[in-house]
Amino acid sequence: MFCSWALKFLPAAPAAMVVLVDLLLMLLDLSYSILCAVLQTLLPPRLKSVEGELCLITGAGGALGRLFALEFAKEGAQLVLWDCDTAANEHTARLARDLGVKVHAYTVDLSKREHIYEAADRVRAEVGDVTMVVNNAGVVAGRRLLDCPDELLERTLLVNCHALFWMTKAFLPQMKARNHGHIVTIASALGLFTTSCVEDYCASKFGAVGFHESLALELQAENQGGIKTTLVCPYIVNNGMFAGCEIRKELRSLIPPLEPLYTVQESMKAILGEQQMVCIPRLIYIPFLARVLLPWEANLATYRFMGGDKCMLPFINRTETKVT
Ligand SMILES: NC(=O)C1=CN([C@@H]2O[C@H](COP(=O)(O)OP(=O)(O)OC[C@H]3O[C@@H](n4cnc5c(N)ncnc54)[C@H](OP(=O)(O)O)[C@@H]3O)[C@@H](O)[C@H]2O)C=CC1
Ligand SMILES: CC1=C(/C=C/C(C)=C/C=C/C(C)=C/C=O)C(C)(C)CCC1
Repeated sequence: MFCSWALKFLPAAPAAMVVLVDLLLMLLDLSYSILCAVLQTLLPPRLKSVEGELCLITGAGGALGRLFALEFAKEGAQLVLWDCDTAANEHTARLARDLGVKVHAYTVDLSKREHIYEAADRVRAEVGDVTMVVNNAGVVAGRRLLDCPDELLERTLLVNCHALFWMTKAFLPQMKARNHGHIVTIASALGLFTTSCVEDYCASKFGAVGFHESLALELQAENQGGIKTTLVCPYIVNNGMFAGCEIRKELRSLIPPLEPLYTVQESMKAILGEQQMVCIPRLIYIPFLARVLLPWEANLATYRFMGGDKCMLPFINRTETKVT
């Protein structure tokens, strides 16, 4: 921000001088961003209005997707709801319509690129240009890698990660034309650090985090500041998707599973506050930082102590017994 301004006034300065000034201004930028982030956490954030926005939510028939739809409806956004489960999606649509907003429900299989592009064309023709996308749909195989059919592993990557590419290719061009829009990625704490037996899920969510960050940087580089991005990384949510997953019993009250409504309300604060990223709860920033700052063995020791290394085993055992 400050750097480009200063360069205009220093055209003839020697290169070393320019670098030095640039460095100082970058440090100023850096301190300013940290200050803003600190203030953001201490003060109630200024929230934008989404009235009149056309907001598309994927996985809208699921636990978090339904709550997102209802929260956006309360804020006055017009909704486009996508899910492969027609009945669940229609149910969400009815609940949202009861709140007085226009809702358009589509049955879409996000694991198929062509379905995404076809549905996007239909939305453009039947409803209009989408201005907000909440990439929320997600799946997990829930089986041990070597016991899991390839198709199930592939599906996790297709829905949780590949679909982000096709969704963005389908809806970003219209946002770019107006330099206005918002792309939200519902990733996971398991997109920032990992645990055992969920290789498909972790790989897909790390992919989602990487995709999201690169897209955010691309929009900045192209001066498309009117298009916002928000990455949401929640810890385990108490809705059954990971039923059985648990850390060491004695430490569970330190970091209990999240309530779905709380998760969505915290996500909404970040989205409407145009925050770039949020971990829910904030405590999740600690293992995220520790993963890169500490040696592998040190992380392993803390994971073992907290029961984070084997937290998925009861979940995997449950799904495997259900299948066999
Ligand atoms: N629950 C948790 O503990 C956490 C979840 N998350 C993430 O939050 C997001 C929402 O999860 P949550 O609400 O809990 O999950 P749910 O399983 O409740 O909802 C996911 C929804 O997406 C739908 N869906 C699945 N596959 C497809 C597909 N191919 N095409 C279209 N829709 C599809 C599901 O339909 P169907 O039911 O028919 O499969 C379901 O309606 C996910 O991205 C998840 O990874 C992040 C952190 C923790
Ligand atoms: C691994 C690990 C932990 C447990 C994490 C768990 C249990 C995450 C579950 C996340 C889910 C289910 C996300 C879904 O998207 C602790 C205790 C925080 C300590 C650090 C290491």
